[in-house]
Formats: sequence, structure tokens, C-alpha cells
Amino acid sequence: MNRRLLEEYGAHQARLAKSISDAMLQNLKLGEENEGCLSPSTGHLRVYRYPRFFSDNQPKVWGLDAHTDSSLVTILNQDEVGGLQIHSEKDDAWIDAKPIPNTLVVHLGDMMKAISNDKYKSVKHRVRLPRDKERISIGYFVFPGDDYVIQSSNYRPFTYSEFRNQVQQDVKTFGTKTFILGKTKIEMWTLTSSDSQQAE
Ligand SMILES: O=C(O)CCC(=O)C(=O)O
Ligand SMILES: [Fe+2]
Repeated sequence: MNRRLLEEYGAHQARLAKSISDAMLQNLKLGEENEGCLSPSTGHLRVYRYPRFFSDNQPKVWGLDAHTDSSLVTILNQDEVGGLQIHSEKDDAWIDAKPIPNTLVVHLGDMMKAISNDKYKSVKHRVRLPRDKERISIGYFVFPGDDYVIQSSNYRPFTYSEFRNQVQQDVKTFGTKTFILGKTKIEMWTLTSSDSQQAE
């Protein structure tokens, strides 16, 4: 893939991600207090190639396990092969995000969920490869700066780097990210009465 093209593409995605996140936070009237929560220098592109898979006894193969993105916003460009699925909590079902030509998919990440006081969700998604087809996708991910303190009425103040370390530890211990997704570690991050007393 051409590096210069990717850089140009990344610059467009950066502008788009900033507009989307500003608009979403302003919509909740959270714009001003979260000015600067998106750190452009954290933005990066990831190009995925899911190779073709041949197996007679396995009609489908997992491309990427179910997860939420840790980002503030992710902008995804998938090719026409498809395979991205979004989890519907309401029905506990996986819904195909069918590729639409010239259309990008926007995932809100865990940081947007926390900053928006859980008004916006970081929705679980996964990739399930269609048989015998190679798939390419390009994701743009952007985060708060490492030292930006995320203030939320539902969680105690934390920085993205704290969150990232916690996730790494959780993955080692539990094999999965438990913050926000699961119940196990939620107490660590939700406001406790002693936290709120300290804050006063
Ligand atoms: O390849 C895709 O469509 C999804 C990639 C993804 O979910 C991720 O990198 O977080
Ligand atoms: Fe993802």
C-alpha cells in the first residue's frame, strides 16, 4: 500500500474524528468541559488483512474476537467482502454491518462511553470471515492524551494511560478487558463513597 496515500487518508480521518467527537459531546452539552479530550497525536491507522481461509470442516472462521474499542472514536473502512458484526445488547444477537459502498463505519470507544457518562455506548463488535475470501479493512483510532484526566459522573477520574495499564493487567489475569465491559473490576472505577467524600 502506498505510504503517502495512507498518510493523506489518515489526515482526513483525523479531521473527521475531531468533528464527530466535538459534535457528539456538544450534543450532550459536554463540549466545553471536555475541550481537548481528543489528542490528535494519538491517532493512528491500522490496516488489516484477513487472509483467505480454506477448510472443509469449518464453514466460517473468526476474524477478530468480540471486543469494544478502547478509543474515543474509531472510523472503519471495510471492503466489500463484509464480516463485521455488531452486538445488539437488547436481543443478545450479532447483526451484520453489511458493507455499503463509499460508507465508513464509526465505532464509539470506551473513552467516549466514560466521558459521556455512559450516555453513548462502546458497542461490542467482531469480525467473522466469509469463507474463501480475503478481507481488507482500515481502521483509524484516536484517544485522549495519556495524561488527560477523564472526568465522569460514573467513574472516578482516570487517565487513558491508567486505563490502558489496567486493561493490560486484566487481559493477563482474566483473558479479557473487564473495565466497563464486565462487572469484576467495575468497583475500581466507579465512584465510591470515599472517593466522593475526598472530592468535596
Ligand atoms: O476489521 C474490522 O472490520 C474491525 C477491526 C476492529 O474492530 C478493531 O481493530 O478494533
Ligand atoms: Fe474494534
